Amino acid sequence: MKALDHMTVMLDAEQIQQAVADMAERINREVIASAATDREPVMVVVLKGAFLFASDLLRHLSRPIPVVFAHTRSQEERIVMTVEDQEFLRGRDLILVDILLDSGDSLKRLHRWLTDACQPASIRIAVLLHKTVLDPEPLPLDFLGYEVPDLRLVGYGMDEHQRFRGLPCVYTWWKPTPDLA
Ligand SMILES: O=P(O)(O)OC[C@H]1O[C@H](OP(=O)(O)OP(=O)(O)O)[C@H](O)[C@@H]1O
Ligand code: HPA
Repeated sequence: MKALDHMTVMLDAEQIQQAVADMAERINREVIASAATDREPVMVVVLKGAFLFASDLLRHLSRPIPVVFAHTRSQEERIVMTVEDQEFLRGRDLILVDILLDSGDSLKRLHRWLTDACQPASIRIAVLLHKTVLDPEPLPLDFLGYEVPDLRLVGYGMDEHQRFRGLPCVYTWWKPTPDLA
């Protein structure tokens, strides 16, 4: 049986694109409209998962703001960002964009690291999906698309063993996850 036969759509492309457009409209109104022309906010995209979400979001923004990339993984301490980008973020207003908040470990680690290493003026967080998991110290989310149940998700940037990131919908497994390793 093919992997796709194990999957069911949790959010279709239309639901995703509507949430992206709604979020962009709020960011335009609450962040971009009040930013000085010589101090545009900067989008920090969390790789790999946020690459599709961030590129869709950017195309709805009223100004083509600068973008930098940070790579981290939920199970790892390591954060990768070029030294030039770290310098570029100093004193800037950041919009930290990720596709999913699950345990919250990745974004908390990145938020701490950005604060210490880059000393930005401010950090706002934009996340498309938030798994409703119990977290005694939740990160405050400034912009959120959907609350989703605590199920393994793939598609729209999210993977299972590096597969399925390019799917335009968000899927979950309705049969046990097949062995993809
Ligand atoms: O809240 P958490 O439990 O930390 O999980 C959320 C993170 O997990 C995913 O990335 P992943 O670690 O799978 O790396 P990837 O994006 O490179 O696949 C996702 O893109 C988030 O960044
Ligand atoms: O549900 C998920 N899907 C893909 N990657 C993830 N990283 C944390 N949770 C998930």
